[in-house]
Amino acid sequence: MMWYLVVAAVCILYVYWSFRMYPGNMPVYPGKLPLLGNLSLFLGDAVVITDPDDCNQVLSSYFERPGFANKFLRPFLGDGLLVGPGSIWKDRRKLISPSFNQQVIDSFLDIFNKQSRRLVKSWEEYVGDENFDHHDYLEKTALETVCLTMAGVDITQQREYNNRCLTAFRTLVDRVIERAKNPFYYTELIYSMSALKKTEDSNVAISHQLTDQVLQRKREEYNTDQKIIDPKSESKFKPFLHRLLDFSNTSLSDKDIKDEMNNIIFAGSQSSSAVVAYTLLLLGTYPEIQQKCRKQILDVFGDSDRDVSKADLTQLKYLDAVLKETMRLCPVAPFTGRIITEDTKLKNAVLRKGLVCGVMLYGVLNNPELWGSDVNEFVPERWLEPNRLPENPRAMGSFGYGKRNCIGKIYAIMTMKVSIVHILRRYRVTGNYHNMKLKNQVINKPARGHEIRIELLE
Ligand code: HEM
Repeated sequence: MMWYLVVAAVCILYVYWSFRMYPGNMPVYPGKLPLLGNLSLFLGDAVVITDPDDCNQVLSSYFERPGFANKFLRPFLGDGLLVGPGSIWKDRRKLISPSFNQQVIDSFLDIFNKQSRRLVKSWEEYVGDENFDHHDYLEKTALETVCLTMAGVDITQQREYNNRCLTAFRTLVDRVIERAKNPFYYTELIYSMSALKKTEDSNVAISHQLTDQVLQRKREEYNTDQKIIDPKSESKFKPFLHRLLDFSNTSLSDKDIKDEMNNIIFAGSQSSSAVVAYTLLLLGTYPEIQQKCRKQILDVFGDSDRDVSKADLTQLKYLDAVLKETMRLCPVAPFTGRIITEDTKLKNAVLRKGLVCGVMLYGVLNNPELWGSDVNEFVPERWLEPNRLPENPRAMGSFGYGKRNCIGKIYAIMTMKVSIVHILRRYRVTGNYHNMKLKNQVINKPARGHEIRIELLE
């Protein structure tokens, strides 16, 4: 009798959870048990996938990002590219894409060089010293660079204020994670009365003030420069904010422009700066790899301290491999996700409509079946020898897949390479990657700075 009751209870629970968790039908997996089905599904209302073809299929078919982070980041990021709903995202992405075209990014090379020189100079005081938090400097520089390039606005003279903004970003993302951990705060009413909400409001205000300032300065220039507003003389390949302003009062409201600017300032300041920080730490841990990088830089530049040109970048193949390997071993964006809006057949499972699908980029990039037994080691050489790379090119997914992949990919690669060339031409770096502690703040960030030591090269 007892067993009948247990089985009946399990069946009722199963049906209850099926409906509660999935607005559509339950996903179908191989190995389903009679009555009990896939017990693992009791653990949550999402599935996580790591097969590169499945990841590509899901990310190429669906455009709605799910999750708490998305919802809770809205007061900060509005309906901008990073978190906006699929319906708004589609037209916006189309409108914004030309601003991330290679031709536009190439025109930023001068700024990338200048900013890298400023960064290298600011580190002089640490030469021969103890460890210092290089990530902090990289983030500050990235914030200035993104405003200079994407908006054409120079904020380099207001360092203290910029630092407050970066602290505000950190606090906001911490708050999102804290809110996600407390189900009471899922209800807007309860959350609106909490101390957490007050912190959110004050930090959103700080970060939006920066955007307002940038927008105001750009608008003044835009409205007075007749050359800029003559649409016939201009192609669509313009820097980000310039292009957005071309559409103000037609397809984009002031709020739309502000949302997009907030998103690009946030994404542009947080992502590539973290990758450069990991790269330096890895190069500091593996001096022989650092030396190989430097040798290639010497081959290209000799003793010259000249700016990095477009042609130089194509020659720096080893540095390119180092960056790719860093992004594989230590992805700054370890996962993304989509809401499944149609039943979808994957290799070994069917995802039912309504399901939340987590796409674990980390899993793809660190799967020993794809990358081999040295998957946990830092081996830039694998990117230079095609037979050492996974047969499936989709295994290389650091920037995501499909139409909603990273729009800033070309920008990121160029800015990271330029800054590393300038740093390695001037300093020898030491550090210990194995001491690094990360925390996930939507993207992976250092838990307490990434510390390196630097010495001046002879
Ligand atoms: C190495 C640095 C970077 C990495 C590894 C990276 C990675 C990613 C990933 C994995 C996504 C999500 C893709 C998806 O959901 O399918 C993404 C989206 C995005 N990234 Fe990046 N990113 C980097 C740098 C940048 C930079 C420098 C910018 C801006 C200047 C940027 C702007 C964005 C934006 C706006 C989105 C949302 C795109 C959309 O939804 O249409 N990223 N990035």
